[in-house]
Amino acid sequence: MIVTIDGVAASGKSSVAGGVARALGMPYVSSGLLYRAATLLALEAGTDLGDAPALLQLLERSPLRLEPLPEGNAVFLAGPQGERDLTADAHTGEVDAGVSALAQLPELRGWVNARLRALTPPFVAEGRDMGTAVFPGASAKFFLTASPRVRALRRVKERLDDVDAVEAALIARDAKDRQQSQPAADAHRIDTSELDLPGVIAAVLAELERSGLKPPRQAVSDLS
Ligand SMILES: Nc1ncnc2c1ncn2[C@@H]1O[C@H](COP(=O)(O)OP(=O)(O)O)[C@@H](O)[C@H]1O
Ligand SMILES: Nc1ccn([C@H]2C[C@H](O)[C@@H](COP(=O)(O)OP(=O)(O)O)O2)c(=O)n1
Repeated sequence: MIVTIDGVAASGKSSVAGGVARALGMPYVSSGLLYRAATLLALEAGTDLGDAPALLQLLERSPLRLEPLPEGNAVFLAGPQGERDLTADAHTGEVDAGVSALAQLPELRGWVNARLRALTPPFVAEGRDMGTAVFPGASAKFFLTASPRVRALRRVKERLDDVDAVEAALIARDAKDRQQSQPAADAHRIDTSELDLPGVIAAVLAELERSGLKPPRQAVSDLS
């Protein structure tokens, strides 16, 4: 079984995917983390974020490993001194500002998608186009939204920052990512603006139960 959770930036995709995956007893995979890791490597190497051949060459000599740890996905780069955990460095303002340029390139989308399609189900996959381009035959699909203000307020709680600036950056990134961020026609859309995290996870699990993909059990308070 594959469950897809797509949505706009900071709509709660990874937190919700994590809670849903825990309840289902399966891992979740963050496609955005692969785009972020590729962007980080390019920024560090001084590679043009629009130069697909150079980016693919860089990725060929940079073995990345995505690991679905219980506390969230992590991405590691193998090197002569052992592995380097790129996860924190992949979530900076610099990577936020650059990632959409790289994610526009069909060659780079192919690179990410090949890695995701090589994974063995069951899993929950989260991103922008998991339910459309990557796993169109998924068992269940969800698409999360929330107002830009709500998303910005959530993000500043994680990374101390100015809420107006974060909101403007989220709106700008949504616009740059619009092409690959269209909900699948058969996705269940959830506006999370007025819901807390357990509430969103419960809504997803309720839908999975309705469609017979999950046996009913477990209190929602155990899932956040
Ligand atoms: N429904 C919600 N209510 C309150 N906070 C939420 C909700 N969904 C997510 N969050 C918080 O918002 C932040 C961004 O969520 P995250 O899962 O990282 O989003 P995304 O993967 O879409 O970028 C996190 O700090 C998360 O705990
Ligand atoms: N399936 C995906 C996942 C992410 N992306 C791109 C678009 C996003 O701006 C970046 C980062 O994605 P990520 O899901 O980590 O970003 P947010 O947590 O939503 O802010 O990658 C994409 O184009 N397709």
